Amino acid sequence: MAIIDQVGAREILDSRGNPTVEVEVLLDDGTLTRAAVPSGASTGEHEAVELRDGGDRYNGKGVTKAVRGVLDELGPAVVGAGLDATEQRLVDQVLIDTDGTPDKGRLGANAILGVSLAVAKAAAQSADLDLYRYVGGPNARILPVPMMNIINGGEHADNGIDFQEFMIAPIGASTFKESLQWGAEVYHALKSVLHKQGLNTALGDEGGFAPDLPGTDAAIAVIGEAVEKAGFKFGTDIAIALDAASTEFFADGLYSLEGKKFSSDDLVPYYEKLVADFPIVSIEDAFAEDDWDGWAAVTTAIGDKVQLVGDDLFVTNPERLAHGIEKGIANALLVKVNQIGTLTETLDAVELAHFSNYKTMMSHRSGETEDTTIADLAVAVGSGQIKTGAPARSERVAKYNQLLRIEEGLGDAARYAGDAAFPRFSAGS
Ligand SMILES: C=C(OP(=O)(O)O)C(=O)O
Ligand SMILES: [Mg+2]
Repeated sequence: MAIIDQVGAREILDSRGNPTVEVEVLLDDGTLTRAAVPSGASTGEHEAVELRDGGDRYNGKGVTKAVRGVLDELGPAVVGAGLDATEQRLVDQVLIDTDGTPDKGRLGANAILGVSLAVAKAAAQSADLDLYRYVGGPNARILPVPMMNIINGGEHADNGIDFQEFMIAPIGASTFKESLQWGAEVYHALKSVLHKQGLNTALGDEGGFAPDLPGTDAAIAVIGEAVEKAGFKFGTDIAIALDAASTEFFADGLYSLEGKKFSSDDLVPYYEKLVADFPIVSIEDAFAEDDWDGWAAVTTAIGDKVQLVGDDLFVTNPERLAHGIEKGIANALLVKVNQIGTLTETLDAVELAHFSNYKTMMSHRSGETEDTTIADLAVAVGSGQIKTGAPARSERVAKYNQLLRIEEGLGDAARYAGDAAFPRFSAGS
């Protein structure tokens, strides 16, 4: 048991060279921890507000205001409450109340999240527990399938691919360590396949390649070639997961995809064909964040064949998720801590998903730091899936490497989620 004694904050840089918030917490037993906050590019309209300065500093992207919010208001409020660091729910409530707005827009979800996560880390460290064990208890032992984003498009790259993320899911591996090795081998094979075809091997924001391919089919085909070149079976060893991030190519009621315009109704058969043609286990944001009817139609059409993940749709928000569950929309929740802004609200969203038979995928943001909290959270909540970019670039592999350490620490108790992580696996069908 240790009381929160001091809360500090500073501006640091994220993986895109943009400023972000880092918070430090000191407990009265001398425990000192820090947490850094990630930042999205294809952010959902309904996310909690990330406070940025505007003005000229860092092209208007500074976070001085958010840092000041921690130093002047959030920190003093938490310290003033005299709380033990293990009282995470009370700490998060103090943060929410101090901000006082429904979208955390006054002091910023980035400021609030930094404090929330740094307190959790401090409580774990003070109790001499790993973070995954502190948050998840004795049952935290499932290592997630790493969904490794090896071709980047959309807002995360300068190529012409509309879909944002083409991920490989090593569902056939037997341990996390093996899954990561397979992913790295495919990543390297993909580089040589692209090179041989005269395609660009420059990288996008999440460390995946950003070749100029005509569209989704071509991107999946080139990944299939790399999977086989690396000696794996496409579909059974390694399957595909996509993030269409379709809000980004939706305007005036139409989706602009691969040079054509699709109504919501037209887009459903597009996805039906994609799932029939390729070994796809998961599609995220197939429809735009407020296109509930499109979401309902695609869930009816293919929700029993493939995981359908809501990111911009649900924004890790228990209220939006509850609405989706009531309407039978999607079957999985993407979990991004900075979309909602506190650890306990994140845990509430995950709990609601699991109670409602929805799967969960823990997620990084496209702007990341060396902070590895989400790796521990994935194991803590038993989500069985994590996406944190390519198996390359330190801000991405920091999370995968932390999962290697967790698996090793768990020893015989560790379980790799494999294809059991997905609602109904139908790769290759
Ligand atoms: C990780 C993602 O991108 P961003 O962080 O840019 O929202 C995503 O859309 O799932
Ligand atoms: Mg997404």
